[in-house]
Amino acid sequence: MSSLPGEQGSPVDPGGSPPVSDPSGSTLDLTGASIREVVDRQEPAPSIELPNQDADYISHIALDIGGTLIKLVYFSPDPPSDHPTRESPTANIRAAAVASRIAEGIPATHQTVGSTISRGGRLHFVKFESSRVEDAIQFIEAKGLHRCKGSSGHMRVKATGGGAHKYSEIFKEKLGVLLEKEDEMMCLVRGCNFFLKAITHEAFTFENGTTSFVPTNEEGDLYPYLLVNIGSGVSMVKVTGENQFERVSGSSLGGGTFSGLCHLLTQRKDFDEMLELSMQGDNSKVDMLVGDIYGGRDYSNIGLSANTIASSFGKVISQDAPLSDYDPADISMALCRMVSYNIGQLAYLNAIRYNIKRIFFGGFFIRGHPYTMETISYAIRFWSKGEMAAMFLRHEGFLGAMGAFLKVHPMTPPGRTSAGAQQPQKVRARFVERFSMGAPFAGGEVVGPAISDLQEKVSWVEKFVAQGGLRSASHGPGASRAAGTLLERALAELIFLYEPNTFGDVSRNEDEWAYWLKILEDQIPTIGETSSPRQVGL
Ligand SMILES: Nc1ncnc2c1ncn2[C@@H]1O[C@H](COP(=O)(O)OP(=O)(O)O)[C@@H](O)[C@H]1O
Ligand SMILES: CC(C)(COP(=O)(O)O)[C@@H](O)C(=O)NCCC(=O)O
Repeated sequence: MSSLPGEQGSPVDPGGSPPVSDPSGSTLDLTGASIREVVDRQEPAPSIELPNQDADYISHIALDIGGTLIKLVYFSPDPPSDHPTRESPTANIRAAAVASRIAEGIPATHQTVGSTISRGGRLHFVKFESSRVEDAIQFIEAKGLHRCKGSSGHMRVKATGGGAHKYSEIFKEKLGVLLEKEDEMMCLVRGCNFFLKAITHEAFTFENGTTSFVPTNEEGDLYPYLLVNIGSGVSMVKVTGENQFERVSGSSLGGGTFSGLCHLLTQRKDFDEMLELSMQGDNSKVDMLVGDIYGGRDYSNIGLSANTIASSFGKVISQDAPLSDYDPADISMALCRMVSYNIGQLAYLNAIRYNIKRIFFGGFFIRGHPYTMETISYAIRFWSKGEMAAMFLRHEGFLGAMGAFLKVHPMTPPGRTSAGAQQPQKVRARFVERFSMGAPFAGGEVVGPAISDLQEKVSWVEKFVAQGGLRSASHGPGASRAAGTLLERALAELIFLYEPNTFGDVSRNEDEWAYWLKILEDQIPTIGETSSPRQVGL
């Protein structure tokens, strides 16, 4: 891990390259950049802080309008006071541009000010339902994102996915924006390469509840790989270089299949609710397992254990019961396993077919869901006889949108040749992680599910209280802290009670200990202050 939780505010630039001044404005300045974990439900992927980014150069947005979801990437400049401003070499040109924008009523946050240029801001990743395209339009309008460029005519926005074609007229009519259509596969690959190269901890494996980050930013090691994008449907793309790829396969059994069938069978409409439901389910109530067929035994000759799924939903026919007799949670889990396993298997077969060793899974279907990732990982491990591991991406759903965003500004300092052509793209700097919660780590590994938003933090604490609160902190990894404050003892107990492997070596690391204590203090002041030993069972 490149940064400890306690190291917030001390960004480093492992790439080490200085910022490059580029008057043409075609640079995405990654120097000193860092990524944050999700803090907002509306932002399903970590935002990216770009402290040195010239806000004026990057005032554009990009869209990926898929069969189910609209993904939007946009940059929000920091308020001027957050970052010192620097003299700009092209200040007078900008000043003129700003003057004309002010005349057009462009929001002040997008302006360069006087003879200085505002730096610093954040890349955001948000999503909307494609069937509610007006939500996306309203969001863009409310934030004034369609006016950032301040052009007097129609603003042009890079857009990919089928909806870039389907909804082009609506965007023009309602926002006065022209969608510039970019090829979906090309954007997927471009965005994926960007995340893999720029973010140290973008790719990870997830097996047996353990997340292990996989370094991907050493160029020599990255290609070839298979990108399996699980959106509404599934695309499998062989990637052999920066812009070299071939879509080698696909499947109509994808995220839309899961959502559609789950809706029909459980009446749930909300995707997150479907996933939540699956966590409480038992798929063996509907799936026929090898053990059901083999009298509880493994079929070891062909490597199948008794609890391997022999036939998804295969048990239902002999039960001859109405749908209302089934627990929606069991159905949801069986569906999740069925779709995920099938995709994992297809991915493996394609990797073999093209002699590829690395498989990355993207697309919003994955949604960081542990069962989905476990199932895909199992399929890849099983079929590859342990030789391969599935890899997942933290910006899983935003590959295409990021790729479209990068069509405006490449990821590199352009460094034009004398002929004006751009040099081959490579990443100048890498992002530093700033985990503020979730993604706890031990020995270079992040273990257990990441706790990613405020709701989860709160329920984390509630879970602690529900489990009896403080008992005695004389056991578990935090035992040595037993003599500390009530909150310290709470933390020691919490580490013990709640998925011990999630917290790893917390009690052995002072910074981490202080960090988690601070989180606890911030999140539960009332519990900390009002809990008497009797109330919490001491
Ligand atoms: N909030 C959500 N609403 C609907 N579907 C979601 C949501 N989150 C994840 N999904 C899943 O993600 C799939 C869409 O993934 P995505 O990569 O956005 O594909 P597309 O580009 O086809 O819209 C859906 O079919 C569903 O399985
Ligand atoms: C047509 C699509 C590329 C559209 O992308 P999506 O909106 O699903 O992300 C995708 O749904 C797909 O690859 N479907 C599978 C088609 C097939 O190869 O059978």
